[in-house]
Amino acid sequence: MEKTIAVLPGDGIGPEVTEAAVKVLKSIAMRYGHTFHWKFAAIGGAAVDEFGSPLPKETVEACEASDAILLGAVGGPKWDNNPAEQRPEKGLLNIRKHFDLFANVRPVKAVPALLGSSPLKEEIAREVDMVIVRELTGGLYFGEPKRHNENSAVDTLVYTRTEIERIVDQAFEMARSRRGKLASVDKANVLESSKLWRKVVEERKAGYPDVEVEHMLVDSAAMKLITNPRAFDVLVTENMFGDILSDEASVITGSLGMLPSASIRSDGFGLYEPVHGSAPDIAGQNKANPSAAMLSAAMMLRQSFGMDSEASSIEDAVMSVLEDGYCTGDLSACGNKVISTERFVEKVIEELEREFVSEHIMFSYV
Ligand SMILES: NC(=O)c1ccc[n+]([C@@H]2O[C@H](COP(=O)([O-])OP(=O)(O)OC[C@H]3O[C@@H](n4cnc5c(N)ncnc54)[C@H](O)[C@@H]3O)[C@@H](O)[C@H]2O)c1
Ligand SMILES: CC(C)[C@H](C(=O)O)[C@@H](O)C(=O)O
Ligand SMILES: [Mg+2]
Repeated sequence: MEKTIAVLPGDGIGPEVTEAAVKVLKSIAMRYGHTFHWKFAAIGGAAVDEFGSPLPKETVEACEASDAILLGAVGGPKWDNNPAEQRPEKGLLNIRKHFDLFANVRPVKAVPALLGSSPLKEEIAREVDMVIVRELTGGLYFGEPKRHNENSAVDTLVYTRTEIERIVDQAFEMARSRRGKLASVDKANVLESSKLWRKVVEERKAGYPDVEVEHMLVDSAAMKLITNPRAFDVLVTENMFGDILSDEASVITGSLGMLPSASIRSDGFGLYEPVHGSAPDIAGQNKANPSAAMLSAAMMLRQSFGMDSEASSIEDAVMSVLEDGYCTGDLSACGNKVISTERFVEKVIEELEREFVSEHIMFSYV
């Protein structure tokens, strides 16, 4: 297959982890006979510095001319005092809105080799396999009016029925293809937008009789994510709750550096990025965990290109390296096998090579 991928490295550790994902994708292309064309473009603080805008039109054009987008992370202290339109994060929000990427899919799966890195007891973390479906283009992040002065500040939480219906349907479909359980998380005891959210979920569930639905208030959902995460299958929620709950859920896997994500729209076009940010505290030190970025690349192959075996190869290779006991320093259980970002990527590529060779040998016997 021939595909064009827009690569937006961004800021901080963004370029380090994106480079890792690109290397792994190049290795996949070589082994499976695909051709990937790359369109590198600026976003976030790097784009503010180069073009005066966190999402320059050149970047939008590169993404429009691509089959999928791979993104690193944006932000950092250098730009923290910039006016709102010049903040790196604005580039991320604008690209999500521009491409109507309303469904942010964030899988959270326990990694057997990393149970010791989770602050949760092993018997609680083990077997966790859930997906957070976060609404990504509405809610508090985008509602108007939005302003502040010295004495007051306003953000607006607004959701339309249509916005809620499409994300809820996406989550029902996902629950149906998994274990058939949906937790809809809101704050319906206080927020008007959550009352509409809950009403829409109640209406839509008639179309999914095979899915068991539970409504949960966000505060107790946050608690249950830690005390009984195995109980979750698919969790659907609005934009800001989903942002917070997914970082919280990352502790189950041992590190924020393990969580990939896909931001997709109805026709399957998607932007793929790790859940974590630009990690300014470790940027430029060759310490970042590239797993989330590589697993996001795997999600891209599977969801946007239909390349299932290629995606599984990446996932298996990352897991094998971790099972061999190698990991980056964010994973506390790693012991004396802490390796750099670059070394971790080399090991994943060696593993891909090994997988490919053994499959090839098996095929030649058949
Ligand atoms: N999608 C994005 O681009 C995105 C997401 C979150 C935060 N941000 C931005 O990133 C900047 C820093 O935010 P923050 O510090 O609150 O969150 P962060 O996710 O960047 O970092 C939180 C903590 O996790 C660690 N961490 C994160 N990713 C890691 C990885 N791959 N490997 C090892 N350790 C990792 C960091 O070192 C840090 O201690 C801010 O400007 C924020 O707005 C961007
Ligand atoms: C950087 C920020 C705008 C972003 C968000 O809140 O969506 C980030 O935290 C994320 O999770 O992708
Ligand atoms: Mg976040």
